[in-house]
Amino acid sequence: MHDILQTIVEQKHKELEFLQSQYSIADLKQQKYFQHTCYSAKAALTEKNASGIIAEFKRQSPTKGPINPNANIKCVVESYQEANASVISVLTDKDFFGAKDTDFENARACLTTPLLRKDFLVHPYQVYQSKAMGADLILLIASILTIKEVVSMSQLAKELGMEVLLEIHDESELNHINPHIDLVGVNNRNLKDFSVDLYHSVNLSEQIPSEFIKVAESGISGKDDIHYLKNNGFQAFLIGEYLMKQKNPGQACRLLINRIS
Ligand SMILES: O=C(O)c1ccccc1NCC(=O)[C@H](O)[C@H](O)COP(=O)(O)O
Repeated sequence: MHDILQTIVEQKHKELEFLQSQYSIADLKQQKYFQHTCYSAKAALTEKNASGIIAEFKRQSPTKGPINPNANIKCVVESYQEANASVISVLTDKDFFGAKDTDFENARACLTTPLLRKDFLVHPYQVYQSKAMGADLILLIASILTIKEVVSMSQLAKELGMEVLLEIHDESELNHINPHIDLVGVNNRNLKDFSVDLYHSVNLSEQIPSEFIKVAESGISGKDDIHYLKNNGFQAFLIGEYLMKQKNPGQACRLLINRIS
């Protein structure tokens, strides 16, 4: 594992220890959104005229630094929804991605579009926490979890009514796919050296069974990338930086969707 990913995972374990000392799972079950009926990302991505865009709210990243640190969560996610994004992704990591404590809750409060909790989940406690936050969909990253952990965390997510996006980067991680997974994302960004390569993802996409929705993630910067990925079997496109670095991310999302429709 590369240092940054290793550091993020270590930080997650520390965070987890603190959170578990503050809130038990029984406490999480009492929280406002725990009973929320989830919106289906799978349904949103397969409906007629779906844009296929998973538009991400991202203030900063460990590789790029500040992208749009002062962005207003409500304005951006509402404008993504109005632009017809199929799913909206909100990063919830504070230390490396600059998320504010209130970002996810503020997004949940104003959206009826399926909402992805984007973080580095390393323990089932965080699956309960995601449900309590109002997530419809969680991300599990194969490179930081064992096959067994992916099975138990994805099964738990499904029991709680959420869907699961499994992120893989290379062939060796295909064995993390299991029947509780709904979407399989191929990260174009190599999390070891942070290089981005769309061709690599296309090769891997052919090896993902067709019953899973295939999501291309990271480094997507415009309609040509999307056409290329679409022509090579991807149905969904997770885009953060390209949208967030624009003055008006919602307008950029609308323009992009018009161009690919
Ligand atoms: O974005 C990063 O630099 C990054 C670094 C280390 C681990 C994960 C990272 N990104 C998380 C993501 O999943 C991206 O935010 C997402 O795929 C969107 O990518 P992009 O369109 O390139 O912002």
